[in-house]
Parts: sequence; structure tokens; C-alpha cells
Amino acid sequence: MNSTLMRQTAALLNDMLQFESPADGKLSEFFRQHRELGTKERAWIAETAYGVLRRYRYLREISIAEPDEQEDTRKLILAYLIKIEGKSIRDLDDMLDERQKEWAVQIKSKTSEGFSPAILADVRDWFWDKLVAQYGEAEAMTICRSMFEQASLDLRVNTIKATREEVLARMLAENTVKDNVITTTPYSPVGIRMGSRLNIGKHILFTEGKIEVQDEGSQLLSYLVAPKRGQMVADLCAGAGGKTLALGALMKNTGRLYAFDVSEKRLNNLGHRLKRSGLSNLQAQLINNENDLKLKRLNGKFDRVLVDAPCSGLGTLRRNPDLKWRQTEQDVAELNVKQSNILARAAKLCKVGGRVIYATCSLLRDENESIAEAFLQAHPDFKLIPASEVMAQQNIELDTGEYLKQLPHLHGTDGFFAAVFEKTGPATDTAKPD
Ligand SMILES: C[S@@+](CC[C@H](N)C(=O)[O-])C[C@H]1O[C@@H](n2cnc3c(N)ncnc32)[C@H](O)[C@@H]1O
Repeated sequence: MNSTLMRQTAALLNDMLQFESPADGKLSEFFRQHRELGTKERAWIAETAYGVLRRYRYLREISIAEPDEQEDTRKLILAYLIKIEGKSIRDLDDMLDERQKEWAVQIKSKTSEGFSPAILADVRDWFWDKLVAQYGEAEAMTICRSMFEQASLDLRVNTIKATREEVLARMLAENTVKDNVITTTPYSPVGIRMGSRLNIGKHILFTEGKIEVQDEGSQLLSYLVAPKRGQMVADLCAGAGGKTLALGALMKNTGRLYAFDVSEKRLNNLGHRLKRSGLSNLQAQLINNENDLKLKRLNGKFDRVLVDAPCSGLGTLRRNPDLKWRQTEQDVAELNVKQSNILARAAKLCKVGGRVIYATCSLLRDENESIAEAFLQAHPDFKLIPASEVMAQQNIELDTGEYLKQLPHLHGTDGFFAAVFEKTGPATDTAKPD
């Protein structure tokens, strides 16, 4: 730690705190512009900037900082190092000038007495109120605090090319990082959890397509889709294909798997990953929106349709803490319209006896249960299949009731929600709620 690192981190953070685009993009851009930085310096800058993003609201209060001034961004960093990292003023001596030492003394003496629960939970008031209404204050606080932690690095073994035992044995044999615990994931049969965040992108197992980086919760969603060999499967919001590739592996490279998305950039990324994966049953198609005419000829054709809907992402705050500050209640309301529309379109693609699986990485009822309930009301030709039943059939011991609901503090995954609907009969145009 020195004053140059402090200055560089403050500059990065200042940019991130404009909140006009995702923090991970800003971080990559910053490192591209500062190629002179070594591995340790990069790690320190990234951890400190993300540490501040995780605790931004609390740190502002404790340091009485205004984020739009360079100086105050340094105050936020100081507050983070002292209050969250537990550094003493002496630890920081090398990086502080006289003025900053004065700030440090002030910050050190400040307590959180009188701070509201939302400040202590480090979220915006609207989000806090919604979480309290859903979970009660104690659990809402536990959920928010669990999001202060860094997420683990989870890998999915691509069973087209390797077994979990083989990959685990190799990872363990190669492990030279002290205290790096490498284990199988508790629920996903193809997951491996790494204690320390290695640069997996350069690992031979990755370049050979034997592993992919994927949160265990996301891996489990493909088991909830439960595609069978030879089936017709659509991933309607495939993005860069995290779940698509997992589905392809579960289908053992048989049947037909369609990946649709409105983002060309994401589908291009899927293309790169597809090459590594060894899958040949997958076809990616760019669509303008869920009503694209390209989808029309596929109506009633699919055994499984996954809607991994665009959502607030508020279940992924361990990885994307900036979303806490970037998402608004208005954004969620706009997403709700999209979510319902895409889900309704998915229903048309599904054949009788087939299933539509609706998923989000949000914790909010508005994006989850409310969308699922409204869908069932408007689609009497579909019934809810309990997620616990599907998981049991997949030999996965995870019973969260009718819906699959994963939470960081309970399952060690990102926050995910999913519902399974089965089409029991042909749609009727008169199908409307009473
Ligand atoms: C949650 S992300 C998908 C993540 C991806 N399934 C994965 O596992 O990596 C939601 C995706 O929905 C896409 N999207 C947004 N609106 C859409 C629409 N109307 N039809 C299809 N995809 C849409 C976005 O481009 C985004 O890639």
C-alpha cells in the first residue's frame, strides 16, 4: 500500500461511482489503461474498489463524504480500510498525507449509532423496504450482510469432455496456494468450488473446454430445466450461454438446442464458448425481441423453454455490488413488463406436455413469485410443477418448496428464483383470468 495505489484506486472508484455503466467494465478498462500494474497491485485496487462499492452507503455516512469529489473518494477508501478492513492509522501511515491522517482520526472515532437499518444493510431504502416486507427485518439484514462477502469461484465441469473426479483430482494436485480449499459444490453434481480466485481463463482445462466458470446456483437451473436426450430445447434469453452450454451437456449433445437473444455481443461470446465446449447440437439466433418472426415457425415445437429473464440482478450483489446503487424501483417496474411478455411468448413455443422454466437472479417478489402467479392466472393451459419434485428426480437434495429459491446465506450461491410450468393442454384464446 502506498499513496500512488491510493490515488489510482480513488480515480477508478470515482469513475465507478458515476454509475453510468457496470463496475466490472470500468475495472477492465482501467487495467487496460494501466498495464504497468502488477498482479498484487491489481488485486489490491480491485478488492478495495469493490469493497467500497459493497459498503458505499455506510461508508458515506461514516466519512460524511460527497462522492463527486476526488478528495472524498479517498475518504471513502480510508473509511473502508479503517472500519471494514480493521486497519490502524499506523498501518496506513505510508499512504497518508497530514490532511488524510486527520480524516483517518475522525473516521476512526465515528460510530454507527443512529444509522437506519437500510444504511447498516447497505442498500437503498426502496430495496430494503421490499426485502423487509418479504422476509422480515432480521432475515432481510442477514441477506444483505451475506452480500458483503465475495462470491466463491465456482466451476462447471463440461461432462462432454471430462468428469468431475478427473478435474477435481487435477486441481487438487496442482494446488499450491496456501489455504485454497478446493471442493465439490454441495448441490450441483458437476460443480467444483475454488477457495481462491485463480486466473482460470488461462488454465489448460479451461482452454480445452473441460471447465466453465459458472455459479453453482446457475448450474442448478439447468438441472431444473431437466432436458432429456433427443429433446427440442430453447433458451430464449441465452445471453453469453452460461446455461445453454450446461443444458447442451445435460442433453449429452443430442436433440436440438436453440439459443436466442437480442444482444449480438452476448451471442458472439456464446460462439467462442461453444467452440471450446465440443457441443454440436446448438444453434444460436439473434432476435429483435420476443415477438420476432423467426420464432413463429417454432411455435408448439419445444419440450423445454428456458426463460432466464432480464432482471435487476439484485441476487448477484456479491459479484455486482454496484447494482445496489444503479437499479431503481422504476427499472424493476419496466423489467416486470418485459419479463411477463417474454414468459407469455415462451408459452407459445412450448408443446403440450412440455415445460417452460422461468428464472431470474433477483430476490424481489415483483420479479419472481408475482410474475409466476400472474402467468398461471393468464395461462390455464399450464400448471406449476413443484421445483422440489424436479430436484428430487435429479437426485439433488435441495427442497425450497414450489419454487427454486436460492439465497447466498442459505445455499452459498447467488440469489436465484425459478418456477417450472408444464403445458397440460392446447392454449385457448379465451384463456383469461376470471
Ligand atoms: C439474465 S441474462 C441471461 C444470462 C444467460 N442465460 C446466462 O446464463 O449466461 C438475460 C438476457 O436476456 C436478454 N434479453 C433481453 N430482452 C430480451 C428479449 N426480449 N428476448 C430475448 N432475450 C432478451 C438479454 O440480452 C440478456 O442476455
